[in-house]
Amino acid sequence: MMNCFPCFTSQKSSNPPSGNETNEHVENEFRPPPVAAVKHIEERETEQPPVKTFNFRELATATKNFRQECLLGEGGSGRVYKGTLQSTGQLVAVKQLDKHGLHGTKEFQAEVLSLSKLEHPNLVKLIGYCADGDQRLLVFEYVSGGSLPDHLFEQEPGRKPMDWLTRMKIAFGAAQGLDYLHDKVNPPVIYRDLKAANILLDDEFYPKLCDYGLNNLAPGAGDSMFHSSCVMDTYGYSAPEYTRGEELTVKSDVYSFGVVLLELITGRRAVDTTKPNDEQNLVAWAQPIFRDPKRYPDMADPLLKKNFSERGINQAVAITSMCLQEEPTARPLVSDVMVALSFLSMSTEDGIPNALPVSSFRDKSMSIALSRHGSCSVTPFSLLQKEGDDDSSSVSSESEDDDDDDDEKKEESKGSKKKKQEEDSDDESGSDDEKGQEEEHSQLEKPGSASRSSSSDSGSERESPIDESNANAQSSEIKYSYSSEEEEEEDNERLSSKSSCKSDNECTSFRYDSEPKNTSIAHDDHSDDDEEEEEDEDENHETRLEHVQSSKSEAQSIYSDDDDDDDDDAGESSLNRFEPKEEDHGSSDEE
Ligand SMILES: Nc1ncnc2c1ncn2[C@@H]1O[C@H](COP(=O)(O)OP(=O)(O)OP(=O)(O)O)[C@@H](O)[C@H]1O
Repeated sequence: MMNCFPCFTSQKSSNPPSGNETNEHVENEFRPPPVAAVKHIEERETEQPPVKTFNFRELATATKNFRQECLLGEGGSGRVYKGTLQSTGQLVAVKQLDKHGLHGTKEFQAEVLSLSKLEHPNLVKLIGYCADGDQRLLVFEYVSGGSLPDHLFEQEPGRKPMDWLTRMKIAFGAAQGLDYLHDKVNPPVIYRDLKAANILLDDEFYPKLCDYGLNNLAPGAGDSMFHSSCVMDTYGYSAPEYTRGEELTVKSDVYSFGVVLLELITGRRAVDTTKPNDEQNLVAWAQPIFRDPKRYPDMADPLLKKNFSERGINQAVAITSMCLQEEPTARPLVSDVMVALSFLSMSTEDGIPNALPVSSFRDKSMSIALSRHGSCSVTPFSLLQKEGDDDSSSVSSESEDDDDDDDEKKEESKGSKKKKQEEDSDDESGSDDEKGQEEEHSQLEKPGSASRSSSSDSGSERESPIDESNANAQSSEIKYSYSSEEEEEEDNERLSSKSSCKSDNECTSFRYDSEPKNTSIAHDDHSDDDEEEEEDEDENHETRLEHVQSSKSEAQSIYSDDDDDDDDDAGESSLNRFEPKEEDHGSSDEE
């Protein structure tokens, strides 16, 4: 049975509306008076998820009567079977929830309703459910490639170890899924159970998060046993505040994400009891190394055989260490992590990730930290200092040039950079160092150019992309930008001055002192051009979001200026069961 209700008619619903159900007037006739609280309760009682309802027999047939050979595995909330829907031939994963702590049909449907509203390419899609007698089953799309640990930790003979770029792409995709839950859904959804095993991969290693939002469906949810078993399940991934018994926030997910990122970088499990005592807990093992950037490249999975750029690993480890900060408020927003990873996951001709534009991040601390860590490989601070001394004026004056001038300069700079790289390749011993220095230089230059590009109408006039993925980098630079030129210059100054900071100050500057900011702050700084662009962007919003949500996307606009739209859209089909704060209920209750 497929039902559509007004709150599911946003782009998030995959089901086509049927008949007059989409007619608001008709719909309203059946609605109780708009008294928020009453309406909320009554809607919960009457609404049914806009996903398919299966009867038990259908799912028994699909899974060959839940035969052992179809069993994919068993987790904390029940067994998962591979099945084929007879009606369509679609492959599915059928999750048979444990009967222990069984939910009533209404309660179960309410949870499914919440789940069904979440839709993103990096989330395993809920297809339907079954509430038949005492059976409670969820039907998900089948993800064919297994889970991340299968590929990262299980070395099958003849299978190549996962390469660096693939690892970064997986991290980027997972970050996109998490960003959707945190930032595109209102109120935010806290994952609570992010771990490598919950990242499923398709045959092309495209990642999809599973088990999101299942907390209220897990057996015994709400009782004390549930809490303790949850610690067991996510041992190694749980944020320190969880073990301290404090409330979980989106930043707790960021911590868990940091652990996954660390696993991807090191090829080590979050907890590995086969290792010596002091290496069994991955985070504890990594903490001393985080404080010594020179050792970052040593953290890499030996199976990678050093096939990664030094800048890439330095920045990846820097991001990871930020995610794993003890204090939740010191951790970055997943949206900033996602932007950083978008750059690390792009293939470039020389294998060195593109410079990260300062304006890409909501919180500039991320770009400052990354530019610092990106330069760790050779002569980090002295180089930045030198450039700050020699070129800072040219950097800031360059930011005042018009677009054409800038493009010409970039072309020239690109040409000379390429030429230099060719020269460098003759001298292998110095090549890495010098490349690093060149990149460092561009890192200071690019933020300004990103800002300029944001006010130009097209990214196509910019330097020729090196390859398709690199073209994405160009467009992402343009679309991420939302800060004013003054802000950019300020950032450049900050970058130069940070380079000479003493370590204590640096630590302070890397902390994220604020909770997610309202991006309307950014709107204040918009030029008229930006506003025009904003209108254009609004029109293309839906299309663009689709691009953003896929690591295979053509363009990567994450920080669009139309966040409000996002919120509105997401609000329409938002998940209400996982909001961290009581006051967040308000808006969704009114819907
Ligand atoms: N949509 C899916 N497609 C393919 N395999 C899946 C799907 N969902 C789950 N699986 C697989 O089924 C098995 C059990 O999954 P499940 O999520 O229940 O357990 P878990 O993640 O290991 O533990 P927990 O639920 O306690 O976090 C895992 O091997 C998982 O990879």
